[in-house]
Amino acid sequence: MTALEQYKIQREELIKLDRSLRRDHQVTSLSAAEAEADQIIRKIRAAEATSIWSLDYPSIPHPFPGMEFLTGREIIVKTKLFEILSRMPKGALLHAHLDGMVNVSILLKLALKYPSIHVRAPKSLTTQNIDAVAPEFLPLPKNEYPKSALGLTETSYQPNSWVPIQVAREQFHPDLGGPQGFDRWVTRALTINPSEAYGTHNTSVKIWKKFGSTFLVGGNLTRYAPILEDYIKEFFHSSIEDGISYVEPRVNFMSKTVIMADGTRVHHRELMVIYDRVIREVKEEMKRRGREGEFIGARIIYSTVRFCDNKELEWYLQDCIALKKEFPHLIAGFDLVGHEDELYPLIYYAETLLRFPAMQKEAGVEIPFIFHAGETLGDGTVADMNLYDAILMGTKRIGHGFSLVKHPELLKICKERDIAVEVCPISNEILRLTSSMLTHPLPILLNHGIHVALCSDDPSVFGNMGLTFDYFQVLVASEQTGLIQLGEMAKDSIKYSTLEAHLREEALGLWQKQWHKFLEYVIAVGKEALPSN
Ligand SMILES: O=c1[nH]cnc2c1ncn2[C@@H]1O[C@H](CO)[C@@H](O)[C@H]1O
Repeated sequence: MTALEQYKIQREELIKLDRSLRRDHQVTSLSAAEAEADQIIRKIRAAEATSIWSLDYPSIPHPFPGMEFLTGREIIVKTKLFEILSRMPKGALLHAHLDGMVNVSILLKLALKYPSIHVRAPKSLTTQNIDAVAPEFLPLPKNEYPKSALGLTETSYQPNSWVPIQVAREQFHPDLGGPQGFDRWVTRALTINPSEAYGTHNTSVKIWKKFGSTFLVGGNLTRYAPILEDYIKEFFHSSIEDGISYVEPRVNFMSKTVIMADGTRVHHRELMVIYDRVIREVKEEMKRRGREGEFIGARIIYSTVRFCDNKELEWYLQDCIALKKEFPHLIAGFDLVGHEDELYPLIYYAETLLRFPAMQKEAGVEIPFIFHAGETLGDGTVADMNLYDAILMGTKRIGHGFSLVKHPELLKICKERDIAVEVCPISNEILRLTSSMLTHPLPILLNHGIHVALCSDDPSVFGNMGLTFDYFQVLVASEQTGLIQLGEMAKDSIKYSTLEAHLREEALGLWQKQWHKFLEYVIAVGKEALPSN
């Protein structure tokens, strides 16, 4: 054996050892179909890296695979890879916020259906101020409808006076784009655009200001009971169409958050009632269409925001237990949400949170913590240190865990205690934790053998509806990650859901069937797209 041959053997061994913790390297029995489909995906990825990503586009002068999502999106949707991934069975969606789940144009259409929805602005809108002024929406009770209303763009518009939404839209001044200008104005307030993410709001703190404002603008629409019902339905259906068969979104609970048809505010128990009903309806509908295996169901991770004090948190914990007793099949866990860099850390709530297990025991219920932690660029900051508390308090999974890779001992614990990480690649990039997918820490987690579920977080705000975009960004930003690793993450999303063992098994069985069909499809596409294959 020559020195070079010997060296090559050593090299192979080292590579194998280094990759041995990855889940895709632990799959021992790859089926022929899996191996073939994986090769096809790799070939298409390589071909598109030159045929699509090395071109210059008028509006995107220097594209590359895994680039800033909001800039690259229009290229992504033209790729074969995207088309293929949109057909992939994704398993479960484990990290998402209900308030950010429905495409804003659909939300706007829903809002326009109800004459009770009114809109106002702090001043008359002009071409100069429109980008800096956000709309405020509110469903009004009939007796509070304004007698007459001037459009928001009239010079004599009374600041902060309510205008019926249809009137506001129809009377939007042609200089501001007419009705379509109104739609653009609302859309801008409910989404983050590339010039904000990559220009004017280029730090985590600045972009969170905009991010938070989108929920304030949308809140009175999404929490209006008649809209909420259609909103949840749309969320489930659009998830199903993207290959997601089960969802576990966080729902923000703050007392009296649901607005009834008559404009009165009620306790969020009403949301549970609506959610429960919609699950049943969607299941029945899928059954009627002969597609029942594609929707296993949905639960809710009870969440409140990290600006409440300990006394309020105590109330939320009690409230969560009460809802768990009434809707045991719906409440999946408990979490605290909001910008970790700026709001209270978990240690601030430790004394109260540590009482939660005893409270549950007394009530005879079980509600795991499923904490957001480490969604930060910090190193030793309170947000980064939330990871210690989340793990010490027994979190079932970690939401984001962006800074987890800085903690060797915590990585070890995640493996030992089987704590999966909910990774939201596009959210992290738009909220300025990483400049592109290429600098995202996901490969570090995968190479350490940590279980990961890919998630979309707030797709209505970021534009990454479904899970296909997140899978796409991950696939094109790594040479190692291929179809097998994507499949492992989809499986992990089911394994680390809060579904009970028998339901999990059932869900995995259904996923496996869909996966086989998907592999056949990929192979067929391969024959067409790569005839020399
Ligand atoms: O990525 C996230 N990390 C922490 N909190 C979030 C994230 N996305 C949304 N929210 C929070 O959830 C609520 C909307 O339901 C908002 O309060 C928002 O701050």
